[in-house]
Amino acid sequence: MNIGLTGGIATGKSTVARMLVARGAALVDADRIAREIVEPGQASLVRIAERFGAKVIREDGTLDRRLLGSIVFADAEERKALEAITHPAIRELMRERIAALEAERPDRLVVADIPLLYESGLQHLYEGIMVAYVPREIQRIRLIERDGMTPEEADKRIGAQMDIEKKRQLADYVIDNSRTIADTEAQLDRFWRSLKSGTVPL
Ligand SMILES: CC(C)(COP(=O)(O)OP(=O)(O)OC[C@H]1O[C@@H](n2cnc3c(N)ncnc32)[C@H](O)[C@@H]1O)[C@@H](O)C(=O)NCCC(=O)NCCS
Ligand SMILES: Nc1ncnc2c1ncn2[C@@H]1O[C@H](COP(=O)(O)OP(=O)(O)OP(=O)(O)O)[C@@H](O)[C@H]1O
Repeated sequence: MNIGLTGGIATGKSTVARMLVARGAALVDADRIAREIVEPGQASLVRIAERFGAKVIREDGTLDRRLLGSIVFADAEERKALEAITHPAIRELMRERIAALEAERPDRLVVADIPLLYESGLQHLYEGIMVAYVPREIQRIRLIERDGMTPEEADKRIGAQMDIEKKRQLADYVIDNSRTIADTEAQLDRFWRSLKSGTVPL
C-alpha cells in the first residue's frame, strides 16, 4: 500500500510525514532525493552548471542553492529549465526506492512526500493522495518564520506552486494542519485507525 503526501511549501508535509513514520509507515522524501541528485559528481549537477553557468557552483563544488533559487523562483522559464533537468532523475530514484520498500515489507504503508505531486501530474502513480493543508495566510507566516525569507521571497515560492485550496479539493484525504500539533496528531490517529480497519476513504 502506498500514498502520495503533498501540500504547499510549509503547509506541514514533513510534520505529517513524521507522524506517519511514528505509526509505522516508511517514507520516501522527494526534497531529499532532489538534493541527492545534485551532489558533486552527479550528472544533473553538470547539466545545471552547463545551463545556468559556473556561478551556481560554489568553490567546494556544491550547488549554490540560494543563488539558483533566486534565479528560478523569479522566472518561470528558468524554473522549467531546471525542472527539465532534475525531475526525470528525481522520479526515477523515487520509483526505485518505493518499489524496494514495497518489496521488502508489503504490509507496510509507504508514504511518498512530493511537494509538486499535482503540478507534475503524478497522482496516478499512488493508491491515494493525502494533502497537508493550511490556509495561505498561515502558510506564508510559517514559511517566513521557519526559513527567514522576506515576504517577497515567500510570495514568489508560494506563487510557483498550485494554489493550496486547489490541492485540498483534489485530495483523497485532507489533514488540516492549521491548528495545534496535538490536533494534527489526533487527525493522524483517525487516519491510521481507518487504514488498519480497511475503511480509509482513499
Ligand atoms: C531551486 C533549488 C536549488 C532551491 O533550493 P532550496 O534549498 O532553497 O529549497 P529546497 O530544495 O529545500 O525546496 C524547498 C521547497 O521549495 C519548493 N520548490 C522547490 N523546487 C520547486 C519548483 N521547481 N517549483 C515550485 N516549488 C519548488 C518545494 O515546496 C520545496 O519543498 C531547489 O529547490 C531545486 O533544486 N528545485 C528543483 C527540484 C525540485 O523541483 N524540487 C522540488 C520537489 S521534487
Ligand atoms: N500545527 C502546527 N502548528 C504550528 N507550527 C507548525 C505546525 N505544523 C508545522 N508547523 C511548523 O511550520 C513549518 C512548516 O512545517 P513543515 O516543515 O512540516 O512543512 P513542509 O510542508 O514539510 O515544508 P516544505 O514544503 O518546505 O518541505 C515548520 O516550521 C513547522 O515546525
